[in-house]
Amino acid sequence: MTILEIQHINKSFGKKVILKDINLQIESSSIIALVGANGAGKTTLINIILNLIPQTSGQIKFLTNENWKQITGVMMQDNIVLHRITVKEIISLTRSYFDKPLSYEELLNISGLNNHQNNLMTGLSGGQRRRLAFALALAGNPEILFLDEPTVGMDSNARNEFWQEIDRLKKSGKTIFVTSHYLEELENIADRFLILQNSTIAFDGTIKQLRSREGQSLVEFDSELNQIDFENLANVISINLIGHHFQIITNDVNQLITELTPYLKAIDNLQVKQSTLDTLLLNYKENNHE
Ligand SMILES: Nc1ncnc2c1ncn2[C@@H]1O[C@H](COP(=O)(O)OP(=O)(O)OP(=O)(O)O)[C@@H](O)[C@H]1O
Repeated sequence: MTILEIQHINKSFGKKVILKDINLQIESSSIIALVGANGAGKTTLINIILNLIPQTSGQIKFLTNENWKQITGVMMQDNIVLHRITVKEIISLTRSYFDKPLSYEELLNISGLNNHQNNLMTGLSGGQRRRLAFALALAGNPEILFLDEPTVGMDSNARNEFWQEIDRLKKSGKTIFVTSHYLEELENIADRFLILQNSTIAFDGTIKQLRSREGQSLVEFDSELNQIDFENLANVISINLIGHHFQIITNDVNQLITELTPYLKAIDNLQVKQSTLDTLLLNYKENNHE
């Protein structure tokens, strides 16, 4: 079922065009990952959807409820910290805005701040503020959640629990629209990937579709050789070199390994895996001359 329609959205700041004719249909019970370089316009698009800033033209339509504030939950990129307000007070206050909020206890459990109920918001760590922001986003038991860089500042346990909770929410019928630069986290969880590039949605599909378009496999190894030594091999789609660590995207692992045979003495730690969202996105930028 379609829950949200984004129709012909354009946005400019002054003369700078940020979004150009964005059209999307967002289906319920799915996790949609919006990815793109710094400054691509991800937060701008979310802000427009949520009516926080005006679009230059185009329309946003929430289809299941005209009172869209009752069905949306939002976790913005920056934590909002109110002075002289405790965890307990902000959870109670936020619940009071909604017709059918989750219970106080549920929200406190989601925030993981059971032992900090009477602490001031200003006394929370960055990771604790993030988890509180997540609980507040869920206060109204929303149908659709917007999460802008949700896991920044969370430790690995908190991240793990966070994504498990997101998966549970999806399975319970929620729609989750998320941006993150932690691509390996998104890769495991998102059903649909939107790549925002050059002001438009340059790719819209699954990770499987992205792999078949941009390269299926990733061959990694360490070598003192130069990038130029490998660049002209027939089965190389792209090469990324960090220090002495090579990452090569290919559609034909067997042929590439055959081509690498003459170099094997100068190669260590050879590994073959499925191409990752991270490496595909690097390649994507290069292909599109960004
Ligand atoms: N209020 C504003 N006035 C002028 N320019 C703005 C304003 N807000 C954002 N921009 C510009 O719009 C572009 C897109 O910004 P946006 O924050 O949407 O990018 P983003 O994809 O979310 O980036 P990041 O991954 O770094 O968070 C940037 O070039 C930014 O400088």
